[in-house]
Order: sequence, then C-alpha cells, then structure tokens
Amino acid sequence: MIQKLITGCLKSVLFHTPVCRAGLVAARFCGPAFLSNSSMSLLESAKKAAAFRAVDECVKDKDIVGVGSGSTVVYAVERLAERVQKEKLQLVCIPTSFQARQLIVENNLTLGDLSRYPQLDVAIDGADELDSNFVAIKGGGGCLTQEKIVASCAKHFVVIADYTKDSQVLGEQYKKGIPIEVIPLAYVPVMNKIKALYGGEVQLRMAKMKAGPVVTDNSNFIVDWHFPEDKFNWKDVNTNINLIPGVVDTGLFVDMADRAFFGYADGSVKEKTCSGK
Ligand SMILES: O=C[C@H](O)[C@H](O)[C@H](O)COP(=O)(O)O
Repeated sequence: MIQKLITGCLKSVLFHTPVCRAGLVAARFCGPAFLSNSSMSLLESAKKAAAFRAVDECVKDKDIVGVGSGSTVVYAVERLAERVQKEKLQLVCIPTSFQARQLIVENNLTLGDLSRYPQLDVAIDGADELDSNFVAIKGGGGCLTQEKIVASCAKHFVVIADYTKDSQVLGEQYKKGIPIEVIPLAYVPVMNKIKALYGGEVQLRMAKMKAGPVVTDNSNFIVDWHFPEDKFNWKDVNTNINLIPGVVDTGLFVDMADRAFFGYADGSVKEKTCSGK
C-alpha cells in the first residue's frame, strides 16, 4: 500500500517535468523496447538520437571524418563503427583529442591525422551551447584547440547535442562561461586582460581528481570567462581574445558550424542548417 503510494507520487512528479514526460510517453508508446533501454538516462537518449542521425545524414563512403570530443561524440563513433561494419564504408577518422583517438581505436575505425589528410569532408562534434547565429561554445570538457583546428579543415562542421544546448543567445543555458586555453605561465595576465577588455569574471579551471589546475591534451591550462550580460559581437570577441599573448585559442566557434542536430529524449531530432553558409 505504502509502496504503491510512493510509486504514484514519484510518477506524478516525473510526469510534470518535460524531459521525463517525454520519456514516459515514449515508454508508453514503445513499450518494452523503450523500457529495456531505461538504464540509459533520458539525456543520453537525446544525445544518441542526435549523433546517430548526424552520422546517417552527413557521412558517406570514402569520407575523411573529423571526430570530436565529449559525451555525445561517443554515440557518433558507435554509429560510424556500425555503418563501417554493415555497409562496408571506407572511412578515415581524424581525432580532435586523446579521448577521440581512443574512441577511434577502440571501435576499430581507421585512424588518420592532419599531416596525411589535411582536408576533411566532414567533422562531427558536440557543443556546450549553440546560439541562433550558429556560434558555439566548446571546451566544457577541456578540449577546444584541436577541435577547432580539425573543424577548420572540414568542408562541413556538424554539431550534435541534446536539446538543452539549443539557445537563442550564448549563456542562456550554459552557465560555466567561455573556456579559453592558455599557456600556463600566462594565465594570470591573460585573465586580467580579458577582464579589462570585457568585464565579467575569469577563473582558472581546477581539476577534480588531481590537485591543481586542469591540464589540456596540449599541456596547457583552461580559464573560464563568465561574461557579463551584454550584447557581444562574438566574432570580434574571439579575435580580440585570441590576440592576447599566451592565449592558445578560445572555445568560441564562430562561422564554423553549418548544420546542427539536437536530440530529444523521445528519440526525435531537430535539425538546423546555418543560412549564412
Ligand atoms: O571539451 C569538450 C568539447 O568541446 C565537447 O564537444 C563539448 O564540451 C560538448 O560535450 P558533450 O557532448 O559532453 O556535451
């Protein structure tokens, strides 16, 4: 009796949050097939839906494919591997991080690099946020410089993300600031110069399971700039911050993405195309 009461309350609370409602509705319509995946969180289902759709629509035989970093890209690599197996696609994958390299190798995909393949057909990557002008914040997981280099070499740069990353303006949903990779000895002057230029707060990103700062794949530090609420021209901001000595690159990806796939917990996907490209 008490157990039934608790289950009832829990269901009612869950049903009144949009994500959970979508999940529960999907479970109702898809039955056991959906429930068998219920260990996967609803956000993970959303990421997977976006990644699978993007790989299916944007990758073809003989493509040179840039492989981004982060949790959403894991599903993109899973799908690439499935397609290589089933459709016998011949692909070469170019990593954007240590993590991406590991994913490529573990999934038995062909690993390439920019010296051999300086021109890519497509790069597929996650994002922390994408605004209505197709400006992305990247680097929430500490990877941004190699990602930007690889994206810049691709004919098409495709963003995959769950629906929480789809914003009108930057900072609407992603509250952790804009990541900026810096040469370690320069982090204090760089932080001061960003503050003097644009205001806000800048923090050195500290590691969670290590004493001291996060160290990137390129042996640098990351500072996160919590920008003030303002109407910024992100292209100018990106250029100006990049001009500060010691800055390696910013997590602002301006004029790079041309397509985006946002997944929802019910498995549906919203596709956006950048009109300016
Ligand atoms: O540093 C990490 C990368 O820029 C990721 O692509 C970005 O943080 C999005 O990651 P996720 O797919 O885990 O949300």
